[in-house]
Amino acid sequence: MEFIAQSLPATKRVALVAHDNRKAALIEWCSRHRELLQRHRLFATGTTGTRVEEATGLEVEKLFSGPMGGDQQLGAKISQGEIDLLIFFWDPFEPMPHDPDVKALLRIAAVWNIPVACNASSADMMVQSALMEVSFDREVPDYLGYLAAR
Ligand SMILES: O=C(CO)COP(=O)(O)O
Repeated sequence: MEFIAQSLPATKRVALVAHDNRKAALIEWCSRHRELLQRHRLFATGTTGTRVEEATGLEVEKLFSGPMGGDQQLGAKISQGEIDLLIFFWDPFEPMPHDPDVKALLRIAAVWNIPVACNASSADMMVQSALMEVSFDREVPDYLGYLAAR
């Protein structure tokens, strides 16, 4: 696989996702970073988005609920370059009926080299990074080159 440079914009499109046992932690995290988050564009799986909106007043674009396809919708958006950052508080203590979707979402985030945080301390470090509010280049697979070589 060849790679090319592609920039992430200064105003980030942030995906927020939390499994049920982790929703309180994500809401607490969003409340702590509310001022920063309102300068960016927020997306979420259905229930997570509703809870974050109710608790913080932040505006969130809500996709389907995770088990009904929301993780896959986010994965498609990442592939299409429509999500810049993934904050996914997945539950390390419970198996999920949609575990394959969860794994697929984490895989596609790795493929497209977007920043991912799976817990509050990683998410704290991510949003406090000097790169959070500037445009910066990262390497992504050269999709057109990949197609041409097939
Ligand atoms: O299941 C999820 C992620 O895998 C999250 O879905 P909800 O936000 O709808 O609870």
